[in-house]
Amino acid sequence: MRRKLAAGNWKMNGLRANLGEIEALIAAHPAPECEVLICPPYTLVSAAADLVKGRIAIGGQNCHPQISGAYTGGISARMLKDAGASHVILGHSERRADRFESDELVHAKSTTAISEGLIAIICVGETERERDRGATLDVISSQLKGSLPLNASGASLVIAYEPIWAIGSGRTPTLEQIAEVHDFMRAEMVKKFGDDGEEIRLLYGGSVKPSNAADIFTVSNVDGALVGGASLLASDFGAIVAALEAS
Ligand SMILES: O=C[C@H](O)COP(=O)(O)O
Repeated sequence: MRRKLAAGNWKMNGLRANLGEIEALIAAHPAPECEVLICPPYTLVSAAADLVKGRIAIGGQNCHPQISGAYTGGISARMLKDAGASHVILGHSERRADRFESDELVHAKSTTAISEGLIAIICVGETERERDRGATLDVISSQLKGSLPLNASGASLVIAYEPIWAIGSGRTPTLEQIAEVHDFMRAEMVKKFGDDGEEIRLLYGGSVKPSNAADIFTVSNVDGALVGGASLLASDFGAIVAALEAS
């Protein structure tokens, strides 16, 4: 049975003063039925982990493929784990685009992250042009093939489907379009990992808000959400957590 996951990606937002939002979220949802995860910027991971004391999960937004070494500015999976993180987002489209992060690099990072005991959340998704020319499933298939780690299990891997055109835009695919991709990803997971593929959680991400979350959570093979903007305020993210719990 897959435990649902509400994951918040703060991206490059958040100062120490914003840790109060995490406190408010926990106060409003002290014993959530679903797993709740906040991925703040690196600078807040340790403080957030100390604050939550295991009541919700804390994650990173990226890590280096190596464990340590002469990589100025790099943050390793081992460092994230040491700081109290349990998850790490990898291959977000904002990194694939801005940092030219390839499937091969996401594969290396996710393999290391899982070896270090983190849960890897691998992001995939098509551009609007790719959707318009009917290439969505081909793009997802190729990203999955290139990015998946060597060593995944149902417990250590999460896939987030984030259509690039839906991120931060206020636009979302239709429920049928989300279902098509999620059903496809489930089949791909089972093809690659056998029965374990049934345990891998599949998140939808891209303009998830309190107003559309409940509908999105009705879609088959949607096991939760990866939320950007609406995860910054406890009131908004709490409403999404509540919608997931009710689904
Ligand atoms: O990682 C989160 C996604 O990029 C979604 O961001 P958004 O909810 O602001 O559209």
